[in-house]
Amino acid sequence: MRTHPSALTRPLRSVLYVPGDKPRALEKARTLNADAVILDLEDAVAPEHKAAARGNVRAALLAGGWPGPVFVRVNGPGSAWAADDCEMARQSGAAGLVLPKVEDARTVTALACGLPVWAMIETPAGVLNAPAIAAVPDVAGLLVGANDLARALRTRPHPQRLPLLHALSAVVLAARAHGKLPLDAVYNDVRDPEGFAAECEQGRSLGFAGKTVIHPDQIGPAHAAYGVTPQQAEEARAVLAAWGDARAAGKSVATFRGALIEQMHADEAAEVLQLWEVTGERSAH
Ligand SMILES: CC(C)(COP(=O)(O)OP(=O)(O)OC[C@H]1O[C@@H](n2cnc3c(N)ncnc32)[C@H](O)[C@@H]1OP(=O)(O)O)[C@@H](O)C(=O)NCCC(=O)NCCSC(=O)C[C@H](O)C(=O)O
Ligand SMILES: [Mg+2]
Repeated sequence: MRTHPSALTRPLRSVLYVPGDKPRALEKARTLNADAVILDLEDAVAPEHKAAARGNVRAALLAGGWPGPVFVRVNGPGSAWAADDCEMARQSGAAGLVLPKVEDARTVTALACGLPVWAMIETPAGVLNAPAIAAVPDVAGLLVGANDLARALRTRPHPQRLPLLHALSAVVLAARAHGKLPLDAVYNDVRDPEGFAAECEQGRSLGFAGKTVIHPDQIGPAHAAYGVTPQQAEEARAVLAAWGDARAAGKSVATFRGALIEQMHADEAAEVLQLWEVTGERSAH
């Protein structure tokens, strides 16, 4: 399995959607510390604002000065706006495209235009075809669109997302199998920090690499859930030290605080420390 190069270079604990037709939010997003942003031309923008939003996004990209990668969510391939959106993103220096409602690998190859792609999995067909979508070389990540998916599946809201669990895990499996990043869905209630934190923990436990967010207040909690605490960094160092001692003594397995450790636990600890070093003090903010 080859890991996509962008999966190695930076953490994506929080990825902030910013509506392309909200100049104030576009301005503010530059000053926030989301790990990446998605400037949205699709569902956050009403049809009559599409052209103006594309102009705003072009200006925001060309102005530069963004602290992290800036992706553009273009309108779907069947729409009247898709081609112009993609061309604008390519010419204006976007880091990549977010393609909505991807249902098969062909859709990605038709629209990709050489930029890395985050493919949104938000339809039943998208979930079923997630492995083939994740296998496309241009695809760097899979994003869950839980609102569209819930509607398409006719599920009811559930505090632990039980009706969506199979799909969430299918996205993680497909992305991880192909060395791509799985990013969890948005949490709609921006005034419910407890619910948001719980959903972040659930996503982290399922194997997601980060959370897509819709409001500045959700960035810090996403970093807390998907980052590394000082205690976790300390434990990772201790695991590596115990593993080093065990190997030096010629052992193939060892115990750490009473529990079995093998090579994969040392690899995991090294990964935790790598994330700690990249995010450092920014983890909880
Ligand atoms: C959800 C919101 C509509 C809430 O808006 P509002 O109540 O007006 O927010 P606040 O007054 O609390 O905002 C405070 C300040 O923060 C700025 N702000 C708010 N949101 C953002 C943002 N996303 N990026 C940057 N800055 C933001 C405000 O401008 C205020 O600034 P200041 O003037 O300095 O006080 C709103 O948060 C919002 O529109 N969020 C984004 C919605 C969005 O992008 N939706 C599309 C993506 S999600 C999706 O499509 C789902 C997916 O496809 C699926 O199927 O699940
Ligand atoms: Mg959607």
